[in-house]
Amino acid sequence: MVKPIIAPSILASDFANLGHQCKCVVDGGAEWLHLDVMDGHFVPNISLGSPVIASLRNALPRNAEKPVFFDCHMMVSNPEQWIEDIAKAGGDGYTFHFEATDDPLGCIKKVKAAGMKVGVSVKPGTPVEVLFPIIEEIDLALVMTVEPGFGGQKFMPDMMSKVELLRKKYPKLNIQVDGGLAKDTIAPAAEAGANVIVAGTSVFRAENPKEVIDYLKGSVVENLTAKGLLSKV
Ligand SMILES: O=C(CO)[C@@H](O)[C@H](O)COP(=O)(O)O
Repeated sequence: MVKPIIAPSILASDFANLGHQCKCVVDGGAEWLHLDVMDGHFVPNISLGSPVIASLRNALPRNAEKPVFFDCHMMVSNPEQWIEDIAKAGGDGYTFHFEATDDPLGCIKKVKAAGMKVGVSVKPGTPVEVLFPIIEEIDLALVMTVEPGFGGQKFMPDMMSKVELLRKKYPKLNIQVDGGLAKDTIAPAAEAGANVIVAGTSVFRAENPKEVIDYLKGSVVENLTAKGLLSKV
């Protein structure tokens, strides 16, 4: 049984109004915030790091009436390097790229030891089968539906075969999709079995973010229900 989760990607937010915009999407029904950390090395872009995450944690504390899960997507080389910093800054989940380390299992252990949930991501060119040997050790698998590095790219529907395969083999796994998710692309992702939807541009740039969040979540709920996988909690 899995939960439907919408995780707006802050890369598409107005960084000058980050705290306010994040509170709006949380009030609009987002359970997670997707925090894109980019180092200009693993991906050709630089975004933000632990100081921004720490400020955001102050604005959205864990003891709030509606606590929000900080889903840190580490688009960085040497992901082991930032585990402690991100945990101290208030990260709840730490998702690193399979392609970024020679020792995924070692990295997984360090993330868990730092008290965070652990996710592992695959870029579009990486077969999802690489995750099979480590799947029992992780809390989330992230299937990238664009090349990591930039928001506002086009959703890659051919990645859905990866999601279908994962969902078939691992019914209880949190399967996240990231890149180009919007009202007009959610159907194939939800049908394939994704339950954690990252959406940047479509949520933060919407006139009514709540309406988009509701739509995306409705599609996931419908498909998880049809598969008999919807968690009641
Ligand atoms: O990790 C990334 C890009 O590298 C994503 O989180 C995007 O930032 C999602 O943005 P949209 O495609 O939804 O605008």
